[in-house]
Amino acid sequence: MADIRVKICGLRSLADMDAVVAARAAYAGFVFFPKSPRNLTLDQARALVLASPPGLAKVALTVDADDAALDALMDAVPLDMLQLHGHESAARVAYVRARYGLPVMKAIGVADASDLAGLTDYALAADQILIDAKPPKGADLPGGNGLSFDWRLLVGRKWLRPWMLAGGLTPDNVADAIRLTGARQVDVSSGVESAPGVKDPAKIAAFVEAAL
Ligand SMILES: O=C(O)c1ccccc1N[C@@H]1O[C@H](COP(=O)(O)O)[C@@H](O)[C@H]1O
Repeated sequence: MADIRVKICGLRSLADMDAVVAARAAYAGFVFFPKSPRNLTLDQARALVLASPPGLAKVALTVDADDAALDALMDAVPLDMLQLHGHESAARVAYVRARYGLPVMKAIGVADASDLAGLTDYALAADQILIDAKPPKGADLPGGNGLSFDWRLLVGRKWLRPWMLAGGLTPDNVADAIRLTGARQVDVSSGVESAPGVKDPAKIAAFVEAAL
């Protein structure tokens, strides 16, 4: 069995958490972005995190959050990692990492090769890199749109940091994505839902099974 680590993002209920634990995913993601159908309050997230087993890494996804918002998040929710999914600069990533002492994963939206040009600066600032599809112009969400990109852009790339592949992954395509890109970690949100923001336990199980 290949040692692939799976992140299921956008959990909203104890049933979601149970499905993620049963499927043996490595990471559980919680979204803090009001425009998202997966958005959680701090109290909701705290309750979910406190109900989760210790071996599961709890990741908070924020979008261009300021210090006050991150301070409130850190005070309320015990976390293992921060996922910065906005337009944060490499300097901001390094600052957040130092301020909170938590591993930081920076998301990079990719549509073509030019989007990978600034990767080295981000890799030096972050603990992990998340490669996601770039959202369409005018999209409400910078991620979680169920869109993929041309995975061939990543073939043969040398990585300075651990990285995770995201964007339009599903139980049906994740094995191909892993084979083509060499990803050791994958992240999914829409692809394991029955409707926006509604996780499907059977799809979560099928996704992790296909990835492993
Ligand atoms: O899931 C969301 O609602 C979301 C909102 C804002 C930024 C990112 C979001 N999700 C992340 O997007 C990618 C890809 O998601 P999908 O599988 O294509 O739906 C993933 O990293 C999610 O963590």
